[in-house]
Amino acid sequence: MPSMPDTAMASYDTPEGVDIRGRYDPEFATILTRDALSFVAGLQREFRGAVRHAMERRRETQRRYDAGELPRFDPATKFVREGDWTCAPVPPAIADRTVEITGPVDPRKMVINALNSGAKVFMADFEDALAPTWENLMRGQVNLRDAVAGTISFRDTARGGRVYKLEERTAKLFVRPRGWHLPEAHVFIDGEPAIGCLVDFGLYFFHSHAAFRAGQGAGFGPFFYLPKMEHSREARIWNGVFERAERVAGIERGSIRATVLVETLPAVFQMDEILHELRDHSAGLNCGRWDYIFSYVKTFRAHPDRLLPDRALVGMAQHFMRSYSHLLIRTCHRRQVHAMGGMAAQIPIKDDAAANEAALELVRNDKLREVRAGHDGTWAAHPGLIPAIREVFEGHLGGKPNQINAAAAPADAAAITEEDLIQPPRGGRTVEGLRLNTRVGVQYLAAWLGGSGSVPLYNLMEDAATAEISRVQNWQWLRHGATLDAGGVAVRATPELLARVMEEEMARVRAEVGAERFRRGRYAEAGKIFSRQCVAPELDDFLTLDAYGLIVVHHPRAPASKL
Ligand SMILES: CC(=O)SCCNC(=O)CCNC(=O)[C@H](O)C(C)(C)COP(=O)(O)OP(=O)(O)OC[C@H]1O[C@@H](n2cnc3c(N)ncnc32)[C@H](O)[C@@H]1OP(=O)(O)O
Ligand SMILES: O=CC(=O)O
Ligand SMILES: [Mg+2]
Repeated sequence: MPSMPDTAMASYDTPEGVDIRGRYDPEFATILTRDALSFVAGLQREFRGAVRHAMERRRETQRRYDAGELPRFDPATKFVREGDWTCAPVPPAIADRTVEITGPVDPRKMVINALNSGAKVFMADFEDALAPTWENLMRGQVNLRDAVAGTISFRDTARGGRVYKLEERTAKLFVRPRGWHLPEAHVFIDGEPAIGCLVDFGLYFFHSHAAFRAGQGAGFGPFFYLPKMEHSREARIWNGVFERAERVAGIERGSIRATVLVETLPAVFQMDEILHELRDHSAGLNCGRWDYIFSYVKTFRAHPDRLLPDRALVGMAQHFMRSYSHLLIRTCHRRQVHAMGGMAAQIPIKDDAAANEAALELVRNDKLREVRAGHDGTWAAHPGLIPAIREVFEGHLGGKPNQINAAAAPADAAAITEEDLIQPPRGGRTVEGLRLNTRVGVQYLAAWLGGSGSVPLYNLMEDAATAEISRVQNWQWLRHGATLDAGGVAVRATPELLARVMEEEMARVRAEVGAERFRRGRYAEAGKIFSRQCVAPELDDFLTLDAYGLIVVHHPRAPASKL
């Protein structure tokens, strides 16, 4: 009998200087080829210095905000903001982005569902919606490669063997790699963990660019979303990455296109500069509203005069949020690119028709606000929302794929000031808000540690960005001793109050999910981490960075002889 290959002993065929510490899997090995890894290593070696410098500049800028400085437009780049330039023309393949569905790159079934959803674009996510375990990342790469090749399929044994495969018309694929700050601890290059987003980008690009070229006609693609940047120097690094990738692959400069999420407060003051850096590769900007709120708290962590009200009150109607989206629309349309809207957190409610209709109505109103303001498209978290969102956008656009050329920009946009962009949001702060943050934060973290990066909680979509708001808001209130309303009684946010709330909310979560699931899940561990993060003297930069070590699984090194 022929012997089966022993995958426990097998190892990846790696180029000089690259060491894979994640589990060996023959399917992952079709992604982690020697050539693909050489490509990733080339990116890491060329850009690691610039990334390190950019991260140091982030810290330095934050120190200035902590000392009282406020974010502002940079006088040194006034000429870019005032200059008369436009980005490269919008590729016809992605002119219509009225509705974009988002979702993690794994599970495979979900990728197929998203591509078949009727949305114009699917943003496949290595970021907010994905817990970056080795298994998720690698299965995600396999899914994307097969999706681009058009061969992806899935047999759902839990559903009586239902087979999922691509329909004739599918959404265009955009991929969102992780942010610059996250390492990939399963891939070591020259003795240090790789930069996470270069692994995500590099492997996906390497395995997909030829299929894009063959299938896309005019030579455009692959397409990307770029998250969590704080400054145009970070966009410049991405532009360099794209140029190197195009050169190595031998495809036309400008084939790669990317939409930048404006989802940090510092980045709103850099929108023209970011588009300018990426002008040959740009596919516009997007309002990443959830991370933007998180970033507002982080940027102003040392400013007691800028405390957030309850999380549920910080919506797009707040002056600073409206100003941000209006300025983004104006900036994009001046530069002839898409101004994409963001994510409404409501998802379909299965067991309550009236509540479901109310949730849908909130989504419709949010989308109507976006399209009236001038957005060219928007995001949907769930396929069940797509018909309603399409109706709003398509109804308003009247057959046009976008409104870039309609010079659509809100009347107030030209006069938006630095003060408009940072105006503190209004509303009350309550102990109920502290409780909800805690309940949601702990459950999200437990799911993330268990490998799920996006989950439904209390009929809302929760992902890394929304969970970050819960964490930093608790931290901010405790740090500055905010006064909270406890049913008409004023109480101070203190570590003692949080300890009591934690205990009560953990008991409530246990009752809600059931003792068995609570015991098997990572709730207790999540509770400890969340609690520690809320009372930490210094705010942790990212929840996912702090907890990343807990999802890294290194496998013993295989012997030198390879299969
Ligand atoms: C702040 C930001 O960054 S937003 C962007 C990042 N966040 C996201 O992308 C969240 C995406 N959405 C999701 O992950 C999910 O919709 C959740 C977690 C919110 C809800 O998930 P669930 O409760 O499991 O969804 P539900 O049970 O209603 O799913 C029903 C069906 O819709 C599918 N589905 C649900 N959401 C999606 C999606 N986003 N993409 C594709 N298919 C989806 C499911 O696969 C399932 O398919 P099936 O009937 O063939 O089995
Ligand atoms: O990535 C999107 C966001 O809102 O954050
Ligand atoms: Mg985000």
